[in-house]
Amino acid sequence: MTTVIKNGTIVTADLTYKADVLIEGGTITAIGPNLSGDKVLDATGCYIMPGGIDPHTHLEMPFMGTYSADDFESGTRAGLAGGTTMVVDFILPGQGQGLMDAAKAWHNKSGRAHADYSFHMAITWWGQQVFDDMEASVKAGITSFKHFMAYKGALMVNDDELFSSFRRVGDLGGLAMVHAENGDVVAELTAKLLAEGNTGPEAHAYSRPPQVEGEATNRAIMIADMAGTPLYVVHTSCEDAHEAIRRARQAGKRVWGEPLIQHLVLDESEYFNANWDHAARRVMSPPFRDKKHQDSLWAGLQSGSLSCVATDHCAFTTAQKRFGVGNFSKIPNGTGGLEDRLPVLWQHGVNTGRLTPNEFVAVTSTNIAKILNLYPKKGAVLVGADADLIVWDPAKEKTIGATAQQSAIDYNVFEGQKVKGLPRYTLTRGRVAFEDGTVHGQEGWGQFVGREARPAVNRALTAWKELTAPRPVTRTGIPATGV
Ligand SMILES: NC(=O)NCCC(=O)O
Ligand SMILES: [Zn+2]
Ligand SMILES: [Zn+2]
Repeated sequence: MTTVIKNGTIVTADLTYKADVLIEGGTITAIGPNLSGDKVLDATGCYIMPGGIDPHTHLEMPFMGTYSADDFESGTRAGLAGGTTMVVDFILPGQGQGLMDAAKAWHNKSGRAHADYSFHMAITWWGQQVFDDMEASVKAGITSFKHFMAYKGALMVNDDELFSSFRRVGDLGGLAMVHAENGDVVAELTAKLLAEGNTGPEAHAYSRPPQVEGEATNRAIMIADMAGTPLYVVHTSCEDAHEAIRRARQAGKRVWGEPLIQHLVLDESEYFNANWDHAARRVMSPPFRDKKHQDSLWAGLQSGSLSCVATDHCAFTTAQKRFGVGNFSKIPNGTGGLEDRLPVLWQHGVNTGRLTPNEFVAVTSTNIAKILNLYPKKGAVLVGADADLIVWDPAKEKTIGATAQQSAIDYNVFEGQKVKGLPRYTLTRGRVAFEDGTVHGQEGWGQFVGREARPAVNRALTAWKELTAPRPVTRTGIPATGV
């Protein structure tokens, strides 16, 4: 059976033009005028865009004594309702656990996904087994490796481990990733705040000031540079971190920064809400910042110094958040956003004139596909690409609310926000999985997408390192040692 999308305007990261799109067997087989197919989807007044790719999710993740509430079933269902057709989730090996053992567990969890997915591997400890398993991970299509510089005593790795792992990533042609916050300073500030009686959710923000992130981002960039690996900085939330990324990119380093939709539109005043639940539901790391930092993130997306918009979807129910009553450091860190990322970014980005529709596609899909080596299978409207597509209606409106959402949690951090610009249809490999407000999910439809390493970038960095490596100077006249 063939499907044709008719009467729409195709919007990609670099082109806007009128054409029909023909889909056969899950891929795009023709783009042009007057195409016909068995099933017709009308895109009058709409944009046909690549489906969103969320490069940063934590579905059913064991964390802070519990599991994040959205799993691959509800998480990918939520994504499809908001135009996201692929997620990239983090495999989190336990202390001493082999990377491929952990990968097996994640493959088991993802069996009910409604949409395609890929994985990043977290490096949560260091040893010969991890070193060896990293090669197996790359061979299994998991080529990006995340390092937590925060969460001391749990997920955090130290600088020597970071350097060793980054070198290994560089040699394997992989991509190094960091959660950049100085975990030692966060631990000190947390203990001090608690000792002084600052136990509420607002103290979470006090314990993680922008300097904590700026310092770690700069450190990670420098360590990556010495190790000869490209670096992707997740959830860049402030000017201090953005400044380090901007400077590195201007100096020719291969560094990418990823703001979250939450940091772009929600600010620190949320933590001063008199309602404990309201504030705790918004506890995440890094915390929400002030307007100055938000302006910096928007400018980064506009100028290209920041590359992708993600969610870091790691949703906990109110009951789970209440683990931290009386001690903010026990509130599970994380917020949701999978269903809302595209509509909220369109509302605050495109409708305000901060982003063009093409830039919107770039930061929600195409840039991500290119950085993660998924392009042009994903992130493209091209013949031969997977038909992961959105038919986007810029006139369609809704008010975001937890009662109508797909996510398993009982609130929404964007509650009450009015958005104009929503998917009319979302297609996953050609299957219409969302249509005019209704999800037509199919558990198990989603497939794992393995990724090839990108040795070219790493080889370029290695070649430069070799050319500029320290070498002893060959000397002609060496004086005799004096007596
Ligand atoms: N971001 C957050 O608060 N929770 C998810 C885990 C992480 O990415 O740090
Ligand atoms: Zn993180
Ligand atoms: Zn995360």
